[in-house]
Amino acid sequence: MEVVIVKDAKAGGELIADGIADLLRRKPDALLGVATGSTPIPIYDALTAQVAAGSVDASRARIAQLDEYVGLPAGHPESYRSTVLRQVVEPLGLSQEAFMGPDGSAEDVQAACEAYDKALAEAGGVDLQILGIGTDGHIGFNEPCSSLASRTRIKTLTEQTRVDNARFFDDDIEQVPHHVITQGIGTILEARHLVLLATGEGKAEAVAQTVEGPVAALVPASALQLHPHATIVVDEAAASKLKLADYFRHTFANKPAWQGI
Ligand SMILES: N[C@@H]1[C@@H](O)[C@H](O)[C@@H](COP(=O)(O)O)O[C@@H]1O
Repeated sequence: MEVVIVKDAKAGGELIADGIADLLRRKPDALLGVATGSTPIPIYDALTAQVAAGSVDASRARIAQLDEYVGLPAGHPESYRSTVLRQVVEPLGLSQEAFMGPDGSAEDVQAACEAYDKALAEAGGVDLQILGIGTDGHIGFNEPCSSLASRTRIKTLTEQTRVDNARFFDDDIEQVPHHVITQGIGTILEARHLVLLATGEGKAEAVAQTVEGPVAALVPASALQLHPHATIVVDEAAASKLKLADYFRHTFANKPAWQGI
């Protein structure tokens, strides 16, 4: 696990966008797993800027969604499908055919979950998965005590996550769905490279437990310790509770630039 401490969210977004650009140069049709929430927006902005400047060609990239609300009407602006189309697929100039996600409005949700895991595998697996982190340490929508071997499935949100996400629903918690589909932790761990971005003091405790605590279902993001290629990018505020912060700074400062993330 590599921990990179950056000045701020913009620097984190640029560093990760550089990593994605490197991947696309090696593998132009890479499958990029994308997360929603506020945190990854600087990544998508930086990548879009690189594409606009012509420094990377993302025209053959493929995009896979991490999770989805259950039961929102099709086309709801806060469904994760709509969000990913708006924040990633359209700005990169990709077509909807390049985009895959779980069907949150399926009648048979379990079948939709299984179909999504199968589709990910048939697409060759995710090359680079972008992750955020919930204040309770969740990744995707794998709430605390999710099985570390879980597959894509339906989950019930904690009250804390519904409170956190109410800002996307007119600050009205009643509008936040109770149920979601999320790639399981086992599914997420199959991606070839995991890149988690966390910014702001509100994430500091979750980051410390993820990086320096034991691997525990209580902190789903701690499962990244089991992955052979996981990169955790944090700003100074999110790094503020890391005991090994100086070591992480020293390690990254002495890494050859060509290595990237
Ligand atoms: N399902 C998403 C997660 O993928 C995201 O990481 C988390 C944190 O969001 P934010 O980055 O807005 O804090 O929110 C939601 O729960």
